[in-house]
Amino acid sequence: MGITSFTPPAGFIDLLNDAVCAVDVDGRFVYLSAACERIFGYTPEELVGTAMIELVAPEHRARTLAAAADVMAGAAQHNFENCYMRKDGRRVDIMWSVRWSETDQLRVAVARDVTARKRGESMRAAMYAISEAAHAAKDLVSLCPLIHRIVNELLPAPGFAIALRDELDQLSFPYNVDEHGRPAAAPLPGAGALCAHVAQVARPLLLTPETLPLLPAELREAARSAAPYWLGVPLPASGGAIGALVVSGSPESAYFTDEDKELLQFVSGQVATAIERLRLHEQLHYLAQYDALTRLPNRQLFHDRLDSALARAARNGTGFSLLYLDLDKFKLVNDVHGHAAGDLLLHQMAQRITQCVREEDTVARIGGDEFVVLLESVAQTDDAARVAAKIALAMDEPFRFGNLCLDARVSIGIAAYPRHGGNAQQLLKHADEAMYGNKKRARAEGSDPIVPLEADPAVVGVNDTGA
Ligand SMILES: Nc1nc2c(ncn2[C@@H]2O[C@H](COP(=O)(O)OP(=O)(O)OP(=O)(O)O)[C@@H](O)[C@H]2O)c(=O)[nH]1
Repeated sequence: MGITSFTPPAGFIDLLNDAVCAVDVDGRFVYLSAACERIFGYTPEELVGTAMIELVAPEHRARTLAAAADVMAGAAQHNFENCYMRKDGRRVDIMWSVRWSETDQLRVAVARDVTARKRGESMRAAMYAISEAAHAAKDLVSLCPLIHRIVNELLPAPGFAIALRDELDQLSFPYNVDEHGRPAAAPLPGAGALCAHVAQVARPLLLTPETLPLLPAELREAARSAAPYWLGVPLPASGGAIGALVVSGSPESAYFTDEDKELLQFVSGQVATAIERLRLHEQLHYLAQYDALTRLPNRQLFHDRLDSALARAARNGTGFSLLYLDLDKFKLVNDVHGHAAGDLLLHQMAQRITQCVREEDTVARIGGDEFVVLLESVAQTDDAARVAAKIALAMDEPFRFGNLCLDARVSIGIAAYPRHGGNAQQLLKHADEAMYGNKKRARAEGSDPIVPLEADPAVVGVNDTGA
């Protein structure tokens, strides 16, 4: 026969996994069961007599006091959730079931530790939010503050930085806010060195005043000038870390633990994916508009700019000029010195042409060895001719790369709006024909600029000094 009635022995409630608590009208603990030590880190004896609200995380205090007032007014709470600060400084999420005992003038409550469940929920929410942010943000600059906000929901992150490595292993900071919440272009050198370390070794680094003395000597000095609470995790990618994600705080604002480290590592995986996706997108956008070899605007972008210039000039009744440039005998460079030398020549040419014009002008590469320059503020052909002469002069200096030294010359044609045409096609045709006329003339005069040195050493045509 089974037991028909049972009187719990003393200490029976201490067997429960959840903590049973009683709080008086002044909000002080008067009773706690043994489970409170596992949940809050304090023994029942340590907590009896202390004000419950002092243990509540600061940002949850107002809400908690309001809920306590409701309970005392007779409205029992069943699933009230808030966050407490444990004795060891960690945060613990609690779900409360509370009611008011009129007879005892006490709030009687059961506290359940729901940290693990909340953590899972927060991670899922963060994952979703980061992926949303990655789609919503148009570039890295707008993505970074969104990520800061998302991380701040997961763990206190008054200071936050995103560090990215470039191809030359240099670190840049698209986002950096110090531990006092102040934006700065980059962290202080010490913190910067820690970021570089995390990115390089692709391992997390958790710093607190307690762990500081345990650091390797080379990092200890850097760590001294970083925030007292500093947590950096790598941004993982297939070929190693692409950078680091950092949260930092002062003793009043943040305290990071191994759990925070794991949380931030999870987030950093999502952030790295988002950054890589955005970078790829930016790269594709760039390649659609710029020439990969010379990094000049390509034909597509040039036409967009030319259309804008035409619309502006028509609206304002102003003029502008176009230069059409074609390298003379470029094929010879490829044939004699190889395609790589040809590439280098095109690259250097692009730089020289750009140096001859103003910031607001557009230098574009529209074909193999064909360039155009849109001189928006040059209405007179005489002035355009002066720019063309300047470019021709800039080409006089031999081009040097490695042990190669090449002379190169360009033929240039000019077209002015509205004198030589009212649309893009007419203007380009005119400039191209003018260029071709000049090329023919130069050829007739016999001044072939790119010729092997052996053919005419005095002219210093193609000089392969390493041969
Ligand atoms: N290295 C290199 N060569 C290129 C590139 N694009 C086109 N070319 C080459 O550029 C050369 C262009 O030659 P053309 O414009 O036909 O003739 P050219 O030798 O410059 O002669 P003229 O213009 O008549 O003086 C060809 O040999 C192309 O193969 C490139 O990106 N890199």
